[in-house]
Amino acid sequence: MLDDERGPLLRQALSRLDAAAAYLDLDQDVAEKLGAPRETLKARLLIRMDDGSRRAFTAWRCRYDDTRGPTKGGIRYHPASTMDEVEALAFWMTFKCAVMNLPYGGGKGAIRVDPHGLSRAELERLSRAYVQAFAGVIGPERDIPAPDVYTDAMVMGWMADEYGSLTGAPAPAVVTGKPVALGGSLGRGDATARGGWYLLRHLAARLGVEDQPGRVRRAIVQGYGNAGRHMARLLASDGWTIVGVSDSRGAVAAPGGIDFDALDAAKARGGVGLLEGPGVRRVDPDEILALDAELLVPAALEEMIHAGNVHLITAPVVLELANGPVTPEADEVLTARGITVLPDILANAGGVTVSYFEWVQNRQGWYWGEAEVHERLKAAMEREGDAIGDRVAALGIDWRTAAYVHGLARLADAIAAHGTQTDFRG
Ligand SMILES: NC(=O)C1=CN([C@@H]2O[C@H](COP(=O)(O)OP(=O)(O)OC[C@H]3O[C@@H](n4cnc5c(N)ncnc54)[C@H](O)[C@@H]3O)[C@@H](O)[C@H]2O)C=CC1
Ligand SMILES: O=C(O)CCC(=O)C(=O)O
Repeated sequence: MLDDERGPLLRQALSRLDAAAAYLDLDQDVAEKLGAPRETLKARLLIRMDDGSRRAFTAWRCRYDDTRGPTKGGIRYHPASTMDEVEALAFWMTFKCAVMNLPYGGGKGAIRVDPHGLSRAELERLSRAYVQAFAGVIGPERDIPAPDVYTDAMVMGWMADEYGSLTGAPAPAVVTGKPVALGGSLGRGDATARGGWYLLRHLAARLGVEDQPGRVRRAIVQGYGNAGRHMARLLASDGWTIVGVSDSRGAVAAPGGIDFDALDAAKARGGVGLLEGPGVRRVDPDEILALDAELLVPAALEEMIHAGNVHLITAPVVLELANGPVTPEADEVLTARGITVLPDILANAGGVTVSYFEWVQNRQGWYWGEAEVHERLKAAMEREGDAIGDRVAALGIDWRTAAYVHGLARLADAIAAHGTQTDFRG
């Protein structure tokens, strides 16, 4: 095993695998295969800027494991991205796809860039350059990118178009999360949040947060981007009061609830911290964690809840829409305090599940209505939520460990089914 090459975030992520392995009788092959990524490619993307200069950006694509199918996972554009982060995110994708029983392995990609500093034309050139650099790796049967932090349908559309130009034929199934006009699926835009919302509604009674006459249910959303924004609105549509939100530039507390149109306008002007209104006050980002609430939804980046701020949390339920938002140290504190954490590899799996639906529709050339997408997503979230809940009850363990046991059992079956005489492919 190439353990000396694994970074701290991936090592931390792998500690969840070790915890789950204790509940399964696993062949040594499994730990060997899942203990490090299959391949991580790095490229230097050199693009022409609008002013005529040239600028280089570092980019990666990791295919962590493809035992269960082509690797699948988003591409992130972020100034702090690293190879370690990409590999940890690809590891989480491997488990997320197994948890949801999708016929995929796990992958992830990133470009180290602040996309807010680029013009639209520069962003398009950079996105097309990414596909040119990794065209030998990605493909509808091999590795299928999707959106992640600071990438969206427009970026996915450029990438699918570039891949089609390079291969000489349109290949919409190479990328998911595309604009609907280019073969994207209805319902992909809010799928990450909607999946988490369906899960929460299904488990609400068990978690003690069901709707009851006269009961106030309050939620905090950390990270008001694609996942967080849709979640805030879905929760509000169900009677929840959103009492705190944050983004990369600020945070606000609003004990009486939030006017979403005003919030979107504030975000467009420069961040949610600019929101004004009755009872609304600007606070430090960590302060929203301490607000009285029944639900906390981390929907920003990894490691946002750590040993230094976990003590602030009062909410009895944490639903992870972000990947890896809680460090293992903080997770232990939450579990010891009896706080239920619905883990990322289940709670935010709605995005990749609808990405799978998009890929299926692209390959069939037969498109579904939005209601059908929602119905299938709801069924998938409830099915795997129940299966993991059964493991929680049977083994007396927390939801995260149960989710890893659930995914690992499927991965171990697939690894065993591949036989023992394979070579590089493992
Ligand atoms: N887009 C997708 O399909 C999926 C996304 N995720 C995860 O959800 C999380 C959010 O992703 P998206 O909503 O897609 O990204 P996005 O780019 O739409 O939004 C990210 C949001 O996080 C905020 N943010 C960044 N740093 C922050 C900080 N220090 N404090 C508070 N807020 C901060 C940004 O201002 C932005 O509002 C990430 O962890 C991502 O990996 C998970 C599953 C699927
Ligand atoms: O939709 C996908 O394929 C992957 C989304 C993603 O990157 C994630 O779930 O973290």
